[in-house]
Amino acid sequence: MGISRILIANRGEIALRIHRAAHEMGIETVAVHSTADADAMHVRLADHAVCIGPPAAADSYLNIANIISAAEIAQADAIHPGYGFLSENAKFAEIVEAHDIKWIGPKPEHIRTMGDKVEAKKTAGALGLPLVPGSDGAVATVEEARAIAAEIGFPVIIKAASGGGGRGMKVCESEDQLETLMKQAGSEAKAAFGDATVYIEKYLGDPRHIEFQVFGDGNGNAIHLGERDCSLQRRHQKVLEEAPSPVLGEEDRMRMGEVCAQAMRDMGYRGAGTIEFLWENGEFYFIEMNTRLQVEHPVTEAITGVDLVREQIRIADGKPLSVKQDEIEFKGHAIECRINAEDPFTFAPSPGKISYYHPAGGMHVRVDSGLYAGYSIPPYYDSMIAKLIVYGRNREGCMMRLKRALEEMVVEGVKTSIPLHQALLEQDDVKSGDYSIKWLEEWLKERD
Ligand SMILES: Nc1ncc2cc(-c3cccc4ccccc34)c(N3CC[C@@H](N)C3)nc2n1
Repeated sequence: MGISRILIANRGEIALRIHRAAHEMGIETVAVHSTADADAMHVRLADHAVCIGPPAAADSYLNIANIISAAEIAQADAIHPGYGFLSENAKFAEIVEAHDIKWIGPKPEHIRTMGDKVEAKKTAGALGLPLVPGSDGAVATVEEARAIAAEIGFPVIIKAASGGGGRGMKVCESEDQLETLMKQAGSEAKAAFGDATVYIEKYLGDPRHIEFQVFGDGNGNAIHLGERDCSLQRRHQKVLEEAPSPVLGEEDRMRMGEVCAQAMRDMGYRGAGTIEFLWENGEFYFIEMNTRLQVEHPVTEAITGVDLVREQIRIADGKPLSVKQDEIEFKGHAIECRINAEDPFTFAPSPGKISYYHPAGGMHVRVDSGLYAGYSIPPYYDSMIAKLIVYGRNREGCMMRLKRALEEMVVEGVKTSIPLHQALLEQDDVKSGDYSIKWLEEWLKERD
């Protein structure tokens, strides 16, 4: 008996995205929501709705007991966690499975492994992924740190094992700062994550952030769906993502994609995953693996034609992947703009009521959003209110269409990041694809 009712343990655009995939498969949906999200679009569209608590995420979307209770009450036979919240919480995944509810996500032990950045790096190395030069595992003493830094050369970066996504990192430029920064990194990691473990890597000065989408069926089969370039970011918040990367050639894509897919086969990986690399001077360096569906998954869907949420549900239901590697074609170019309810250049949050909403449309234009006129954007959660994903047969055509879609998109009642995206598309380095992870913050500084 297959999955017939999915509880969506998330909110906003990704909750609607999961609802859509489920309904296209004849599967019912259960929306869980906080009191602040009672009027959300996915709650209106879902077959069932259960309020799981007050606005604060800790009391609602992060409340494992309430979510499990909602699944029992609504008799859901599967849970999709989306991204963020509990999506990479191995304990939650185990509790879901212990209640005989299908977890639409990777095996809990893989979530746990990749959540520990020291274990993740060891596993990646053992699977044949190229690593950043650095310590072989955790670094316990300043003496060890000194020895490693002497070997790899300054600058080095000290990273928290329980960090990730930019949290718990310290760049050390020279030997005299090492002791202080090692101690600071350890105590900050202890305070933030309850775990003082740190490791050290050679600090790459001006890399791009290129990530590969992988998918496994949990039985030793796995594929890659190409890469995404996520280098345009500010303070670890991605602003714009594109597929394929403007700097990768066909040969590099297929070579690194296959290395990633083979690593997933060897691991027996199940579900969607993203393997993150830094890319500098033509070389890839593994930094992290995300055991979840990512915000920017639609650009991969646009150039491959594969519905990644549909595949997640199929795999959780014990079905094989719909596509084999040799059936996947990379066609055209896609760019996603994250549209946030915030001031476009100061980034100050701008929650409030949407008085008028017109999503862009037309050929190859996709807007993933739960917005509607009259909807009030709550101040309790992150500021992303929509994703504009545009496809073109090539990068120039994609940017032309993206520019047209941005001018057509209307969100009145709050400030949005649309003007930022419009300004970015006028920049020569963005037009040419010649930007690294530092480009946006430097450009914003020059503007001030
Ligand atoms: N050895 C070495 N050298 C430079 C790095 C620079 C970053 C980094 C720093 C700041 C922004 C970033 C945006 C995308 C990807 C990486 C970064 C970085 N990150 C940031 C979050 C996490 N994914 C790892 N690790 C690095 N590691």
